[in-house]
Amino acid sequence: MSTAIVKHSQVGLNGTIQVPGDKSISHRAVMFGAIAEGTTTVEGFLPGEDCLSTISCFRKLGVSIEQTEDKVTIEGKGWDGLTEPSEILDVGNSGTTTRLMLGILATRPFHSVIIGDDSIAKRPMARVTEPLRSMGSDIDGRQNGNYTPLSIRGGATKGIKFQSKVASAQVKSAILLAGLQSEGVTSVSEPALSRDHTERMLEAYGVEVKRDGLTVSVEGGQSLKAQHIVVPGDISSAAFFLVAAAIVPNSNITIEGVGMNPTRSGIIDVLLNMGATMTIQNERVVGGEPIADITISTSALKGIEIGGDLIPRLIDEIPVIAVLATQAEGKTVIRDAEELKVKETNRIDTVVSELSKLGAKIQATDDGMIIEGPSSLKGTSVSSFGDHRIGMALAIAGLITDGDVQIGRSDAIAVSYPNFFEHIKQLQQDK
Ligand SMILES: O=C(O)C1=C[C@@H](OP(=O)(O)O)[C@@H](O)[C@H](O)C1
Ligand SMILES: C=C(OP(=O)(O)O)C(=O)O
Repeated sequence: MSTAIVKHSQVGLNGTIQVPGDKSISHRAVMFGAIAEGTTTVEGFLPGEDCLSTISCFRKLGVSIEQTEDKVTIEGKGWDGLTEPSEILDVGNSGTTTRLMLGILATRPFHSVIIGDDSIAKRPMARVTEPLRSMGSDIDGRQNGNYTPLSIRGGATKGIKFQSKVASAQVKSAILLAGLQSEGVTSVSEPALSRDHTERMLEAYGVEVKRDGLTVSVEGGQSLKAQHIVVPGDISSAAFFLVAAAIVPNSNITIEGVGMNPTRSGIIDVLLNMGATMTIQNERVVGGEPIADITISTSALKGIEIGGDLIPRLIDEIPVIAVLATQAEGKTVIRDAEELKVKETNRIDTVVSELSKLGAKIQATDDGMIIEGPSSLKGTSVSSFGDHRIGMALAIAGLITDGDVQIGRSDAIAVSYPNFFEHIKQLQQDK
């Protein structure tokens, strides 16, 4: 198991980087290409472990996929091009692969089995398997289909009207994907708007998607047409460096080509509300997704309240927002974020325990956390607990600690940001 040592940054972070491709969009580009008719090409693909798991699963489902770094070519043969796998489908650490693939397999007339790593085995799947069963799919698994290993025998399914209890793009996407091959109309309503990459990309692949406030519906019997997909930079990866530049003295960085989809850009709202010195330039649209270049420098920050509809717009950024809040004047309260408990780790517990070890004044609540700042942090041994976002949040904290931070299980970072440490080094060298 790997341990990374992060040293207090003796210099400010300076220069320009492009973060790797968006993880959510990379997964979808491959999956939708696999069920589309024709050759789909993807550029800007994230070659992180999660998205490589998606490629590996769809290869086992009989789809020919070539991948070299950020370029992918998928030979789609339509929905019926997927064939019964002779091997178990291993999703690794990826919740997105598990839930979206369940939605696709729910309507395929064959048997398949999904497993993942120890973290996936603890993540709730009933939120997807129950509605898919109610559409007519035969799905079972540990604890009545709530946990992996899961076994799926897809078949003739009927559209449903589903009211989701959680604002989850994985739930919404799984049901809509099943709906595309089910009888009649399928609609999903959610309590707050979750990321809408599925809706946008299905439209790009030629599918008719109806949106009405918090409800999305699709008509059954729709096929997808192959596309060329350009993946924007991942704002969830950019978030680590936006925070780093805001808290490391003498910093001024630019991150180019960052995805600015409004369902994902909550981190920008938080930085601006906290008082960060930040500009957004060169706003443009690439492949149906808005992107921009963001420049940010060392900032005087103040604590704020974060909750409600903002939470789904920044759910994966909360570990690094907690680091940011340790350097803000006053109290930051994060609420309505119970979903953090069912991510790669219980992110309320792991953020609070590991940042406390570094000397942060942070306390867990039932639905989030409260952080008092500013506090001076000190280096010690911590762990990612196998959670990529926890590992990276701790590494960013390490840039300002007095003394080194040793991060156990740092290899997890490759799940979403394989060149994370190279980017830290690059920004420390640029003048
Ligand atoms: O659909 C997606 O690509 C994702 C949706 C979110 O999960 P939920 O749908 O569980 O909220 C997010 O946390 C995850 O990193 C990626
Ligand atoms: C929660 C995450 O991903 P997934 O659900 O795909 O494992 C994440 O990337 O923070």
